[in-house]
Amino acid sequence: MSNRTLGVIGGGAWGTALAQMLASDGREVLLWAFETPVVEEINRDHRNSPYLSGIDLNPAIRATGSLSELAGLPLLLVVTPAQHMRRVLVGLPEGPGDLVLCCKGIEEATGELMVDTARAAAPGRPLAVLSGPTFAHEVARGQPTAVTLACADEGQWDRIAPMVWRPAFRPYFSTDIIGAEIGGAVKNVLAIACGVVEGLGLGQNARAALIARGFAEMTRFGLACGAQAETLSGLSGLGDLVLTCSSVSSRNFSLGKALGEGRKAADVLADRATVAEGAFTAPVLQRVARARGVAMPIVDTVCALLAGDVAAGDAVAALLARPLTAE
Ligand SMILES: NC(=O)C1=CN([C@@H]2O[C@H](COP(=O)(O)OP(=O)(O)OC[C@H]3O[C@@H](n4cnc5c(N)ncnc54)[C@H](O)[C@@H]3O)[C@@H](O)[C@H]2O)C=CC1
Ligand SMILES: O=C(CO)COP(=O)(O)O
Repeated sequence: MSNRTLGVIGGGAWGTALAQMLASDGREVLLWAFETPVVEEINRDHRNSPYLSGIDLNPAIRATGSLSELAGLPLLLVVTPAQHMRRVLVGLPEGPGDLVLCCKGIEEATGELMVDTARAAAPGRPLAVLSGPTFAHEVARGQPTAVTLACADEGQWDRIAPMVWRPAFRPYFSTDIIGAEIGGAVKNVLAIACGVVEGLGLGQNARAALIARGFAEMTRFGLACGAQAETLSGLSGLGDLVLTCSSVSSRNFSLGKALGEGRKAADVLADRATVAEGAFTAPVLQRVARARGVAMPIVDTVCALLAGDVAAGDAVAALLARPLTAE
């Protein structure tokens, strides 16, 4: 391991794709994965077939199952599912390196954004957030995208941005950590709603209307939590919302599509090893929004659908029948 080695915590699709992106300029990357067979396959075959199939990984990526190996690295991208992040970070030894949070969600048990959970789980570590329109397979293939890299201050940006900027991966500076987190968490819930519209065959007008009204919900909630409007209309908010609400490549969108086709959420999720974060975020988002007095009717509808309280067609009819209001 050289002093240029970068670390990634989480060997799912996104952690592996980020490791591939980081390694593209010849850097060594140390990737922590939860499952031993994933560690072994990456080191032996340079593949991660359970989570990122069909991608030949850069041999400069080395996997490990031991968090202690990551202790001294200058930069660690944190890419676990949101609900597992606290437990994983508690196991990370102390160290000076920046933690860049790349998971998208709200912790169910506490209602906390990832940055608050990480502050408690890994005290003293400088924290930043990386979020934007980034399907893992596209990034792993080197297809271009841009992301919000929200940092505590310009000094942190100056430290981190050169380590993650690649020709096909372009970070934009922000200091709005809350806004960057809220965009990524809320868009997953809205993507489920857009998938339902697709599953019911309601057409592209309906989907565009839902994206726009969903963005209004994201903005109301974000502003109530202290986010900045420009962040919500940027890459980590609207940018990711448009991506995830438009493609069955999204696990959240495809979950919603299955709900629209009449399947039960529990059955769809039981068939998957991969995470659809919106299913975990929806109920806690609803709870936090209600506590703050923020109306989120689309999020409420997704919660009712996930709980099996209402049929998809009835849920859409109820949304359309709400009293008329100003835009
Ligand atoms: N896949 C994508 O395109 C993108 C994903 N993200 C976010 O990245 C985060 C991670 O998602 P993916 O990499 O897609 O995961 P994934 O759905 O590909 O894989 C699931 C991950 O969960 C891990 N896991 C399962 N049980 C665990 C446990 N008890 N403790 C720790 N880890 C456990 C598995 O090892 C695996 O890494 C999520 O918050 C997701 O929203 C963000 C941007 C893009
Ligand atoms: O966050 C993502 C793209 O930016 C991935 O979305 P899904 O988790 O819905 O697949």
